[in-house]
Amino acid sequence: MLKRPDSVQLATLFWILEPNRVLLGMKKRGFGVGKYNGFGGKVQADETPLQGALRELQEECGLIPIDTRPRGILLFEFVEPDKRWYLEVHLYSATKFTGNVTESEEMRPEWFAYPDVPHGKMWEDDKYWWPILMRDSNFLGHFVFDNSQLLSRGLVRECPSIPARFPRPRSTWPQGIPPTDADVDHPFPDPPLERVVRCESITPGVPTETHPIP
Ligand SMILES: Nc1[nH]c(=O)nc2c1ncn2[C@H]1C[C@H](O)[C@@H](COP(=O)(O)OP(=O)(O)OP(=O)(O)O)O1
Repeated sequence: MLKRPDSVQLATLFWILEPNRVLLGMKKRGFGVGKYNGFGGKVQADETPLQGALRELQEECGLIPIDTRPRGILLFEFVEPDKRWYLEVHLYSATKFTGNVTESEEMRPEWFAYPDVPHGKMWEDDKYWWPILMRDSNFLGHFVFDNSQLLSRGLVRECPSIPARFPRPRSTWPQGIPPTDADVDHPFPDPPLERVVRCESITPGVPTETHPIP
């Protein structure tokens, strides 16, 4: 029987998006080791997600962003045999920065031209929301990973404004009441989208996409 989670861990991801290239980091240790990603980590108890995002970006690659924008919140649900746990990741981006790109103990930074972004070496969910990030829009997403950290289902929704926390019942997206940690019990109450990622668009003319997971 799955236990109710004790809490939701807040984390961040920062994307440095120049007009022709993106700065990714190769994770050198810990959770997600061996994958390319944006820069980020856990939000500390005395920080807001934005403060945590700015600290992690500087610690991991030496940069201070100039034009920071919130871009989305992703709720990752990891299902293990006797528990499930949640990582609520707040995403930010900037196109300008000060400082020099510097390797850290945790991340080896590397620039990629957009056509060369190595999606096969990134977290599996990224390819579903990357197009929304690229077209300068914002999003909320919920992705479920099984025990071996393989994506089993998910939903990503483009939305113009980002709430302070991931909204609790999916039916209230995107203006839902921000949850307390204890409230995130069934954050994905819709009929289960087994082995499917659905990408909902609010952009007129852009249809909702459904991607079966192989
Ligand atoms: N499915 C997923 N897709 C994604 O794009 N990023 C993910 C992800 N699951 C986790 N992450 C990212 C979010 C966050 O930036 C990072 C997890 O944070 P870390 O464990 O690296 O935290 P810290 O840098 O605080 O690490 P420690 O100092 O080792 O505790 O992994």
